[in-house]
Amino acid sequence: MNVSPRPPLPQGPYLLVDDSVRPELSLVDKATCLLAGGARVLQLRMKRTPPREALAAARAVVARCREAGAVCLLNDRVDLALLSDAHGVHVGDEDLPPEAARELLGPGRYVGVTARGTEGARTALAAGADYVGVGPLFGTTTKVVQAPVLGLEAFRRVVAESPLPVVGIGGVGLANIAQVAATGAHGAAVVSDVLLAQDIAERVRQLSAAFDSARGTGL
Ligand SMILES: Cc1ncc(COP(=O)(O)OP(=O)(O)O)c(N)n1
Ligand SMILES: Cc1nc(C(=O)O)sc1CCOP(=O)(O)O
Ligand SMILES: [Mg+2]
Repeated sequence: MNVSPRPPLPQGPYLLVDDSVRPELSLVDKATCLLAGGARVLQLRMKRTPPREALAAARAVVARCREAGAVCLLNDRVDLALLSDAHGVHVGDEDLPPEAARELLGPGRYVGVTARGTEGARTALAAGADYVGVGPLFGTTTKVVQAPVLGLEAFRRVVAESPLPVVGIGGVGLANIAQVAATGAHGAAVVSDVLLAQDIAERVRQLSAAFDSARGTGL
């Protein structure tokens, strides 16, 4: 029986509102375009935005997500998640530990954790996580990641063995999201492929359709 007070995170594309990609667009504009395309899960990732601006952006993006019925997670920042009434956070090795995030956020919000393999997913479960972000699945230029690229086969094994829903991240885009969905992954996190698209909303529709058509097919 599922006794969690949190509904499962929606499946499919998991889209990052990142301040390092297309910096000429505001975070709110990026989120608005993603939501116009039907995005159901956004993660606000602000590595360059000063704190006061970040708080204002978090409040505005969370409000738009709530209007659209989408989930909004804050990257790294449990404080901003609480101040903006976000749905939760995503934390990795260099952030607050997931146990502390859970302690601060309580049972009603999501805590996502970065894992590099099955063992990390097991540890994340014990720490109170709701899902794991597993990567880098493919090569990425958005971030320098110290961990090796997993590739689809290793990723498929993690999905099969993980006790938590898995969201693949790193180099995911329209060219490969169907393959990611076919592994049985719960979600596919996308940054540059969607934010660099000429029509961001249309790219979200294409990513969702490709994910849905291949979901769990094992192809
Ligand atoms: C869904 C998802 N998975 C993994 C990450 C990476 O988080 P982290 O390891 O904390 O690295 P930064 O994003 O903080 O650079 C993520 N953000 N989202
Ligand atoms: C933020 C992040 N974390 C990663 C990890 O493997 O932990 S890869 C990544 C960036 C993903 O960007 P893109 O979709 O543009 O490749
Ligand atoms: Mg982090």
